[in-house]
Amino acid sequence: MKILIETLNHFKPYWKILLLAFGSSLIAGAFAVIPPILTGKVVDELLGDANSQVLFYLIFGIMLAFLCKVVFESLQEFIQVKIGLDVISDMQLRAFKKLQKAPMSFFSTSPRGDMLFRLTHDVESVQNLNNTVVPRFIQQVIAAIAAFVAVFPLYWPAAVIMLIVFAIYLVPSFMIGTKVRKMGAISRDMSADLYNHTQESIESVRLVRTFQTQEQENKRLEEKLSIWKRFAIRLALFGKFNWRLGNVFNNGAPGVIMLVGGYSVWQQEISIGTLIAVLGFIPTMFMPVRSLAENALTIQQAIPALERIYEYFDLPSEQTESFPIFENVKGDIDVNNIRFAYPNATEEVLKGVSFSIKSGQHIGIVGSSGGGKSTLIQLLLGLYEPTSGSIFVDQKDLSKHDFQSLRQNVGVVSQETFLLNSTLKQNLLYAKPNATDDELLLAVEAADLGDLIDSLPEGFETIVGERGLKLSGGQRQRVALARSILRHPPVLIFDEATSSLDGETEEKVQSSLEKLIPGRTTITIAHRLVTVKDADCILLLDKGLIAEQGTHEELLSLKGQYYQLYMAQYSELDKESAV
Ligand SMILES: Nc1ncnc2c1ncn2[C@@H]1O[C@H](COP(=O)(O)OP(=O)(O)OP(=O)(O)O)[C@@H](O)[C@H]1O
Repeated sequence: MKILIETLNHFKPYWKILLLAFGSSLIAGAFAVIPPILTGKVVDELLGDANSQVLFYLIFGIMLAFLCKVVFESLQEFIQVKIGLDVISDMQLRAFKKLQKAPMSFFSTSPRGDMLFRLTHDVESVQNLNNTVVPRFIQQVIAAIAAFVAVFPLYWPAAVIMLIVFAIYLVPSFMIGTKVRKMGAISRDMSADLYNHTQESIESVRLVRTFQTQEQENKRLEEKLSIWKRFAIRLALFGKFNWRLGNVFNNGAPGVIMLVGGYSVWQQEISIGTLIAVLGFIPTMFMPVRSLAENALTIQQAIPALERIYEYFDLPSEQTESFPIFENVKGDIDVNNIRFAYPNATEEVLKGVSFSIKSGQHIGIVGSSGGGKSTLIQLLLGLYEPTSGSIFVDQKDLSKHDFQSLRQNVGVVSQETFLLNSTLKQNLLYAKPNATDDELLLAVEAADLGDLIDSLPEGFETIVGERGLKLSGGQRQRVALARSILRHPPVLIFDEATSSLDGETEEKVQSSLEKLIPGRTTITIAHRLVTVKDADCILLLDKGLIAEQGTHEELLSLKGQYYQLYMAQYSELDKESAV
């Protein structure tokens, strides 16, 4: 019921045009009543005087009524399908927008396949229901009501028999329907899981081939398919049972009416024509029930699909209130005693981290793997909120300002680079669609991409395959660098940005980056300590705490963890040249 009310609410803005559709349906219903009545009259005429002119008018009337019925039905169907598709597209867009605003914690806990399934297959199921079942069902309900209204004055016992038949049919049908709906929801989740599994296997094709786990993947899919199949068969059986039950009543009802009506004809209470007219109304009266049973599968799929789409309307947003935006960001950052644990995790990743960066300073963050470096960056970008403590950017509390406006001022290059399945140029322009060719060239130079572009068959216009697969890891990372540089952000964050580059390329990119760093607040996360050697301050993050802090030289002289790391990374020769 809740889902029906919510769905009707979506149609509210279109009520005027829907009224027109409803009016057309009413007119079509009125025309649908005429043929059986006139058919009854034809029979009585044939059994009586058989006046050819009257017969001609009656038959012409039947044909005309049919034609008018079809015209008005088509008008109603067209309007309804059109409005339905408008509403469904609105829903799809709304769900998508909600997803765009959802907090990162949602993405780290929801399977990607499930999200895609909701926004594509679930939407498609609802479209099927809209295009094929709903408009006709509305016509059928109106025609059935009109048929009842017509049958009552003709021969009321037939109408009463039909109402009794409905009452008897609806009880088991409702019970089966409820069960089928619940099963339909489970089946939908199973389909989404299957989709998710298939998508994941295809996406990780390299992993699968490298580890030769095709058999394992096939087996997993086979197991999932076999569970789904068993369930789908049970669901189809239940659905079919409902349909068979409908058929029994559909075929049984005319028999009862014929029996009772035949007796009335024999008693000369009604004419044979009237009985034939009444029998002619029975399929129309039964049609909505029959249609529900026949389209059970489409309905079973669409209702849970609709519920799954609606669930996205209630997704929380990362920022619920509208806060003041960050303007003219300078890049002063103050982190005060922040603590943080990921949702559903018991252990804190950050356990009271404090530091300050002055505008234009370069800060390096180093430390062992899993120490919380990337997490800290996510918090600085407002992708997650600290459980306690605060972050100030330009003396403005991040939690009370618009995250998105801050992110527009930050250029981030991380370990994972995502490229669009488009041209190299489009990938660069993604960061700044209105960038000039000169700006593009500068960014390309800074990221040392020139040689790569010259070597590509179509240069800038080369398509860099889906997820940038046609480029090497290092090349992808340099494209991501160029993309970030293009925005001229006042704050730069490099999270292992040069990690997948070979020594020579890293050196080149590093020297380009060094030219970009002056004047911008820069945070560099690096495993290779040489990358942050020249930073104004280096933070050593260990198990969620800042264990050491200072310049490269200061940290070396401390002879603590940084020194140990450094010793482990470099040969004697390197050490001498680096100090
Ligand atoms: N989305 C997440 N959900 C739950 N736990 C997470 C999530 N992301 C990271 N973690 C956990 O948080 C801890 C810190 O991870 P983080 O990526 O911040 O470390 P890091 O210092 O950047 O490591 P590395 O140097 O290996 O990149 C790890 O124990 C990791 O398992």
